[in-house]
Amino acid sequence: MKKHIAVDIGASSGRLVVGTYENGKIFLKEIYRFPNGIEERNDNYFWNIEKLIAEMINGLEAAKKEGINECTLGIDTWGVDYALIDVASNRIQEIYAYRDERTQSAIQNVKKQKSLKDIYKKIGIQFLSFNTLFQLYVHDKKELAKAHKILLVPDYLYYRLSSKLISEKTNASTTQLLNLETKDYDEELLQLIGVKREQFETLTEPGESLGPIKESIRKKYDIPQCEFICVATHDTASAVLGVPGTEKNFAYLCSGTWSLMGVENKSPIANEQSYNMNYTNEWGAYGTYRFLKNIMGLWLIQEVRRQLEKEYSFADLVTEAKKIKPFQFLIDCNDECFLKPENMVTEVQRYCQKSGQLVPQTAGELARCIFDSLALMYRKTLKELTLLNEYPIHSLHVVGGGVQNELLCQLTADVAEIPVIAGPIESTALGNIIVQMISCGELANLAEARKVIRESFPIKTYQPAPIHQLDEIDEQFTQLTSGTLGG
Ligand SMILES: Nc1ncnc2c1ncn2[C@@H]1O[C@H](COP(=O)(O)OP(=O)(O)O)[C@@H](O)[C@H]1O
Ligand SMILES: C[C@H](O)[C@H](O)[C@@H](O)C(=O)COP(=O)(O)O
Ligand SMILES: [Mg+2]
Repeated sequence: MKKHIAVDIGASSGRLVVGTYENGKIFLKEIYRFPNGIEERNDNYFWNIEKLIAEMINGLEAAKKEGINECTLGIDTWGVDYALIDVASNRIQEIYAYRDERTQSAIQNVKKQKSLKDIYKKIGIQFLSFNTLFQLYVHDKKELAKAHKILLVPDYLYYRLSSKLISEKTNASTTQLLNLETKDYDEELLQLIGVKREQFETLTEPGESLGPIKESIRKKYDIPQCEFICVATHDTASAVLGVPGTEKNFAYLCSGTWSLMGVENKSPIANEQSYNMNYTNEWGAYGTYRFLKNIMGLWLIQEVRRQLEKEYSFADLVTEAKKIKPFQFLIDCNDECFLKPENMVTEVQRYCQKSGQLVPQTAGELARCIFDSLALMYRKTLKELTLLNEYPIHSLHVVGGGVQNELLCQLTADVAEIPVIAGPIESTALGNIIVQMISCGELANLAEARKVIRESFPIKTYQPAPIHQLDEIDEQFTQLTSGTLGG
């Protein structure tokens, strides 16, 4: 029976998960997990890429200890961030984290040179200050000119372990540089940022075989004989593949550090309305488009927990939040002030004060404020998705770590007035693994894979319950998110 390993590295944690397919079912086993997070050095934020590579090797050693002697291997991580390598394959800079403030004014500066609407029409990607387009726009030009290749993080990890140079499509689309017409990097935007096309590799399709792990690594560590397969290397693209959406018109919420809420379309939607509402068409695997929106997500509670010296587990914070009367404190979770504040507790408190609300003080009140606000943002986003897609959405699949937050799952069902189908938690690793299984011929296609997922993993459905005065609460949140409440 074939063994497939997914390396899934999100912004808060990484994990190695082994997947097998037998008797019509998929089995997953997490074999290694490690923390991830951004590191501050000289007022900038970076990823510790060498630590992540060391942790991947630790995970492969753990796999060997579990008796896995050979496997296929796929890597997925967060989007937008990149490594620069010179012609001798040396990495020539630390890898900036997308929460670094260096791109804060990049969009405003690009706007002076190029209409944002024109960019959106041809690229179809939401404007986020940290997209690769804007990171490269501000990147030191001398250093950029020294780069033989620009590799997004998962491409760089594949390169370091297999020597294969790739530019995997789903993650490449998060750069906001891929042209929807030409299906390649956009020459005009490359010129704008001072990058040559050959500095990016040829676009690579998920499912492609990339060959074995480097012999030098095989000799140095006691790890399985790994054959690399290019998966949907943007973790959200893999997460969407792992959504057991077998019904028509389903929406998904990939609930992790970020909340990514959207639908899976066969063609992009890049029009005036989707531009004004800032929706994105990230490329999916198998010719699909992930029409979605980034919502600040569980980053908010991660940072509150960190500020409270991790005195509370995530489960504790849910327990504390359950004790608090709902909807007393609300924030616009997508306000830029929450992207990387010094202190998330004081930032949330300041926001509530400024908008004339009660101010959350305790861990439970802060957690309640975040969960209520996320649920209301999910309601707002679902309404926008229905409008932009011009078809009704009948169910919302929630996948990722947020599946474990039962309060938020129920709140989402109640506030969005839609059944929430929660699970699997590790949908990203699962999506990574099903591409490997399809590539190896164990599964025929995505439709079959989703059917098997539905039959292999526990899925919990939360039915919506009525909320007293929901319309008034929604009105208050609408004013808040249009910046009118409290000035
Ligand atoms: N036991 C739990 N109860 C409630 N929420 C949880 C629990 N475990 C994890 N979470 C939530 O899941 C989030 C992590 O989700 P995950 O998908 O692993 O993130 P990422 O892939 O971005 O690192 C945490 O920030 C937390 O909010
Ligand atoms: C910065 C991007 O929007 C981000 O990569 C997002 O798409 C993503 O990948 C989130 O993954 P997490 O697992 O870190 O929430
Ligand atoms: Mg994740």
